[in-house]
Formats: sequence, C-alpha cells, structure tokens
Amino acid sequence: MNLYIYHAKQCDPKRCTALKMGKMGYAKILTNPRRLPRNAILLNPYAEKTVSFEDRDIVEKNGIMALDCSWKQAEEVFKKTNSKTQRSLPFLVAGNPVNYGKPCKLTTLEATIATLYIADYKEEAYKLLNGFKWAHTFIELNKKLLDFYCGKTSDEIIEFQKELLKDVK
Ligand SMILES: C[S@@+](CC[C@H](N)C(=O)[O-])C[C@H]1O[C@@H](n2cnc3c(N)ncnc32)[C@H](O)[C@@H]1O
Repeated sequence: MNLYIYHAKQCDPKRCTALKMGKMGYAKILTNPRRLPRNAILLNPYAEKTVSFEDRDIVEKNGIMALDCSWKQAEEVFKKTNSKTQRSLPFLVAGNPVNYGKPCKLTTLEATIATLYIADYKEEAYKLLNGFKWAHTFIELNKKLLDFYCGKTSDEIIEFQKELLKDVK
C-alpha cells in the first residue's frame, strides 16, 4: 500500500507521528509541494465527501496522502491543495496524548489507520500500530464506529453522521 505524507515542517519533530511513520518505513515523506502524487486520496478534514468503502480501489491503486501541518494553519494550507480526490474522515475521536478524546482532530497516523480500516484494509491498519505505544487506544476508542463505517458508502456514512450529531449544538 502506498502511503504518502506531505510534511509542511510546522510541527515539533519529537512528537510528529508523520516523521516517525517515515522513519519506520511506513510512509514516504515528501517536502516538495510540486511533486505530490495527485491521484492518491488526500486526507483533508475540510473535504465534503467522507472516506468510505467505495474508496477501496483508489486506495489500493493510488494510495493515501496525508498533509502533516499544524492544526492552527490547516484550514489555510488545505485551501491551496488541488488533489483530485479529497476526503474527510467520518466522526471519530482522537486517541493520541495531545488531543485525546477530541472529535476529528486526528494525528496523521490515526487518520491513515482509520482510512485503511474503513476501506477494509484492516490488516494494513493494524500493522501501523507497531512502534506507537498509544495507537491501539485509537482503535479501542473507535472500534464500534470503525466497524460500522467499514463497508458503508459515503452517503450512508453522511446520513449516519447527521443522525449522530443532530442533538449536538
Ligand atoms: C493537521 S496534521 C497534524 C499532525 C500531527 N502534528 C501529528 O503529529 O500527526 C494531521 C493530518 O492528518 C489528516 N487528518 C487528521 N484528521 C483528519 C480528519 N478528520 N479527516 C481527514 N484527514 C484528517 C490530515 O491530512 C491532517 O492534515
């Protein structure tokens, strides 16, 4: 599976999950914005369409790309992206020590794990847990949701999310 991460160098390198994914050989770290793979699925928290099982073939053929930047600058950074296929992740909560329990604010590692799981590449998703002490917490916290999303279409996931969040203001 091809995993790419554009690294915007806006983070604390000691805590950055992307750099560690690169070091562990899980993902290719890219720093030149002109050389990004345009056909990979770009994980964009602001994209309208969510990741779903329908993305399974694209994930296998073209891979997944995350954009590792600071959350403070993320909205601006994503406005400049022009990848063909951009996807947000459905409602999930972070299991990482920095944003533990916060909805949707996932690390690059968590976002990649979730995408693989939802597209039913569970074995590949579990392999990424190795080397990250806290990462199993992400799957444990979200297991029911991840199992529900896996196999659903993007429209089905959006409908479910609307129901889930309708009483939240
Ligand atoms: C903003 S960076 C923060 C990275 C963090 N410093 C780390 O060490 O992992 C996280 C990236 O993961 C992906 N991501 C995180 N949450 C997401 C979501 N809810 N939907 C889609 N992509 C998401 C995006 O590519 C996002 O830019």
